[in-house]
Amino acid sequence: MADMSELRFTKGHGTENDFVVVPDVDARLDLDADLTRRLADRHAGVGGDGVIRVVPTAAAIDESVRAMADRAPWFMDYRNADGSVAEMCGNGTRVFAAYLRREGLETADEFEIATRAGIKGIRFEGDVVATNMGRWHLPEEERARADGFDALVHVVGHGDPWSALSVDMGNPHTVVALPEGVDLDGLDLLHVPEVRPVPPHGTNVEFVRIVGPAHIAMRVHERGVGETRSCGTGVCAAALATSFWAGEAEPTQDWTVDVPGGRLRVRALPHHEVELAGPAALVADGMIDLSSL
Ligand SMILES: N[C@@H](CCC[C@H](N)C(=O)O)C(=O)O
Repeated sequence: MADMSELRFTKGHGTENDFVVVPDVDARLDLDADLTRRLADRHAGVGGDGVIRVVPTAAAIDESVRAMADRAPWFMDYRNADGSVAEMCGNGTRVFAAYLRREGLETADEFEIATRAGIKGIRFEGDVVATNMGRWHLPEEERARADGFDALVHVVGHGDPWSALSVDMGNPHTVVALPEGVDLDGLDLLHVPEVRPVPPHGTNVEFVRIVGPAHIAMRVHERGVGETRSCGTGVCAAALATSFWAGEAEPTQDWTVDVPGGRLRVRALPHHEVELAGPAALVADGMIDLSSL
């Protein structure tokens, strides 16, 4: 890392999934796991579910990311609060896009950003930001088509594990349809839900309750964080899984997903892609003395 004693940051959130945004327009910052954990620490740092580094795509370390630079000049370098690197963050894309526009780094209503899970299209609709999250798939498609499920999830305090479906949104998700009689609000998500078979790279776990037609409520335990108040990729996975269980290969209508931190819209797009839409808020700006972290 270049010798930096101070770091500028912006605090933002999307449906209360909150992030520390750190601009690194000169690509000088070595955002390692330790610095990420210290920034995201809610007691000794700024605090957040994740840290987003704003860096020119052309300066990214991974060749596969640099290859997107022609279309998407800015790379969302996303890390979870525990310091682990994640491929994608749906709520993060909106906060990242709002930051790019506020700083004049992007000026149009529509533009593209680079993520580890590929290019994502951004569209501003007034206060709402819509992200084309790209293609999704069911990693165990054959099994899912035969049984509807491919995994089991056990949560502390509940005897039997629940059936679940794996959904790949660029990052891994395991979606549980809560059985009748289980209270979504009563789940203990302080402990990591146990998923079988054990996902090789870990997983985010979503718990879903149907509220009405094309309308669900969800809680999530995020890989690398714990329970969060929202997860954009998780919201898409939950809507896609629920419509799959209802017998639809692709959702035919918009889904409304309620999370503890607000409400998001999920829309199927052509070519097996999916769009996530919702708010993005930039709530504070500041300077961190790195020696005090
Ligand atoms: N909150 C994010 C997802 C962040 C990454 C996730 N914890 C993972 O490790 O895959 C979202 O809004 O999608």
